[in-house]
Amino acid sequence: SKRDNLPPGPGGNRLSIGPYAYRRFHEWSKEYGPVFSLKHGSKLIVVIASYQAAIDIMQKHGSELADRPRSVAAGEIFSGDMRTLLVGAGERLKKLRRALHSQLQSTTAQQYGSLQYRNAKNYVRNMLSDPEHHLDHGRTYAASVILELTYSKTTPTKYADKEVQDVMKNVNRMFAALKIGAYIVDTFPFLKYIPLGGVSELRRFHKEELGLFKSQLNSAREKLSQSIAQPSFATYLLENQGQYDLSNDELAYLAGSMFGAGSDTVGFLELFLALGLFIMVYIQTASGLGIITMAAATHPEELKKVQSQIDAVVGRDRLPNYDDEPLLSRVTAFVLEAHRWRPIAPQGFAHRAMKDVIWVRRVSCLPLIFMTYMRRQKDVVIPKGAIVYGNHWSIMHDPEVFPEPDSFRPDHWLNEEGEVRDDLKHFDFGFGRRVCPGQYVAERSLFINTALIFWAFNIHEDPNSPIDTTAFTDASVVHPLPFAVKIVPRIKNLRELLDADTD
Ligand code: HEM
Repeated sequence: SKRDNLPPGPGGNRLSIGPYAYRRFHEWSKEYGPVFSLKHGSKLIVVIASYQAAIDIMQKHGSELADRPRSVAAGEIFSGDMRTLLVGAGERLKKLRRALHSQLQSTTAQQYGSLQYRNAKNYVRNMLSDPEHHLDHGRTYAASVILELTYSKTTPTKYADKEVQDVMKNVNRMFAALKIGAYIVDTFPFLKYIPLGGVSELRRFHKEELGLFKSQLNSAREKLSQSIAQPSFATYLLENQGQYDLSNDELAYLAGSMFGAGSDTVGFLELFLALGLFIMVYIQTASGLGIITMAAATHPEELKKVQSQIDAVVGRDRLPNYDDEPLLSRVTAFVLEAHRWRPIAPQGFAHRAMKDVIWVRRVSCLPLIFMTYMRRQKDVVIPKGAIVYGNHWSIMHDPEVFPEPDSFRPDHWLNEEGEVRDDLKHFDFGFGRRVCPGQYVAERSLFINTALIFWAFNIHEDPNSPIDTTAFTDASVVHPLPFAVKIVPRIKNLRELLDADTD
């Protein structure tokens, strides 16, 4: 029976999981195994906490897990029920993902190469002139690229700019609202009709965010009407507005009705808010860059190995670029390992089971000469309606796949020929049908910034201010807490080379 076959778990009703849920989940996985469950109010949460279980369940049953659980705080109130990340399975999701895919798939992602490269060189310049604020420079990079890509903003962007600060403020609010137990209204949805405390705060956040998206879109619309708009995601959507069959009045109406939580508007407005998400998630790149700096400063011997490869392939008289990527396997391996060691979204995003999912656990128990005898253990049932988290932290720290998972070993990702392994999966971008559609753009950003920074600088820990490599914010997307590093140029005429490079 379903009840007999529920995944084991800590028992009781865990209304609060406490801070850093992914760490708690990891501890529980050691006690209850790679698939465990817990009661959270009236809901059942199932946590997937090993690499093999992630493949068996999150990947192979991707279509049954394509849904999201109801998210009252972050989804319905904060996002007006329109944000792709939180939209449930169905036609609307398909449409949104199609639109995003058209602009982000791997072949299209390549066309943003020169934009990313130009901004990555600015990242190096900023590191050179102001190494102290290295984390801010990662944010500046991420914000500049997304503003240019989405709205074709080409004026220089600084992290301190108001529009970047506004975006960041919303990003942090949204990801904080997504944390399990952050708002009581997620446990007691009827509270959403009582505009007090957390609910009124969420409504205010929504209003501010919508105002921000609208003003950004309006400026793209204005440029379009003056025929001075550079092509961007916003102009693409504006130009294809007819495709969604909405007049300006309808648009205005939709904008007005947006404020009613749970309104079922379909069409242009959804894409407009998808665009908002587009900005939000890009900021994850900033966290990714911060983690790479932390890993480099605390693992000098690994940094040196990457630099030797860069020196051999690129030399010191020119900058590395995307064409070097196939030969810079150690750069890719370093990036992969940094985000295995410290995942950007360590708890993963919640999925919802649309059907019962049965997991047949097999364990190898009798190695024979030519084969391993696999014993079938008791089946586990993840019941329809359960909230399912692939806990990225546990999956990426699975000792069966990543021996000594707490140590930092980029070699995990390289085969004997020194090439990047294609038989090993990295789950920082999520799972199955909900896998991050921005993955290709993000990977290209992480590659080019890492290659340039490691080519340009030595990065050291400051002995007077040791880095706590466990100090991170507590949200769905984590950021390293501020830490000091010494960033010292290793290329003699760095500034001249940067300025001379016209790519
Ligand atoms: C290092 C950077 C990034 C990381 C680590 C990351 C990670 C993720 C993760 C874990 C998910 C949820 C997957 C799941 O539910 O299993 C996600 C969803 C999403 N990401 Fe990313 N992402 C990054 C960058 C980007 C970029 C650059 C974009 C767009 C330009 C983007 C767009 C999206 C969208 C639209 C979703 C929602 C998809 C859905 O729910 O169906 N992401 N991302």
